[in-house]
Amino acid sequence: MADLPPLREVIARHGLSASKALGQNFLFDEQLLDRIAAIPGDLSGKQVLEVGPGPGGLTRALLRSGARVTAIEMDKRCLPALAELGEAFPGQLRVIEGDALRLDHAELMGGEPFAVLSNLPYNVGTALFVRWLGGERWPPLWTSLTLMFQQEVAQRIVARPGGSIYGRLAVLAQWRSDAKLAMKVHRSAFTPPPKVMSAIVHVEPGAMPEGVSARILERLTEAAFGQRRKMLRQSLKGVSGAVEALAKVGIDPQRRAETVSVTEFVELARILSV
Ligand SMILES: C[S@@+](CC[C@H](N)C(=O)[O-])C[C@H]1O[C@@H](n2cnc3c(N)ncnc32)[C@H](O)[C@@H]1O
Repeated sequence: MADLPPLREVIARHGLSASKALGQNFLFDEQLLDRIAAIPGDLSGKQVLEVGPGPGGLTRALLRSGARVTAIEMDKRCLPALAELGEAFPGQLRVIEGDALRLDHAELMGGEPFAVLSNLPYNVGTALFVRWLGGERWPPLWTSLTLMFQQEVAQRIVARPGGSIYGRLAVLAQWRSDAKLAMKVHRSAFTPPPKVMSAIVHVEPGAMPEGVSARILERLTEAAFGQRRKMLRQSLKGVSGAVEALAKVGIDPQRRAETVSVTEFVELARILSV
């Protein structure tokens, strides 16, 4: 196994001061990084997509586990440190310089299945998460998503109906996937420490409910939670046929979106998908 210099030394040698604009909060604790890399299970010989490797803390844990890593990083300053890491694990690391939001990940991974691991700034992470979970293609090419979020966002992703944190993200993450809170990460684990606590969410694709269009389900949740304080008979007015479909599924039109279970959203979407 390659003998690597401590991450703090790598950062100092390459002058990688954390950039606020790029949402950089680095992890240096190698034991913690190994535990994160182990969340998806055995990655030996598997393809992994890592978004935002930065100086390469999680990347080295993934390489140690035997994964074949494709890492997308938009901060040019990190590239020499990542190149060194690639030399320490010959043939295992491919670094792509660019914005992950602008790249076609399936194409990048050559159409082969891949696990996704990432510690990203909040806005980029949520945008990618919604993209990975959306679309009509199911099962997707990714085999699992293991992603760091602010703890509050992670809780919204795994939320159950009945509370104010249950919303669009929960339905999107749960209607054809299994989403779990895998690990809480204290803010002090990061350099510099962010203001809030973090947590890692692990998602695996589940069965696609038959006869349901993803586009319609997304449209329904957008309308229902876009006006979450209103009754469904009001908030769903803009979705053709949705108010009529409520009765067919046995949902009281006076209910509000946060009381509607994921299964009920799926039933509604099924009626509208024919
Ligand atoms: C929170 S840091 C994490 C760095 C490292 N993975 C770690 O855990 O220590 C996020 C990284 O994502 C990169 N990044 C931010 N937005 C990105 C984007 N749209 N595409 C690719 N990388 C991005 C940043 O430059 C930074 O290196």
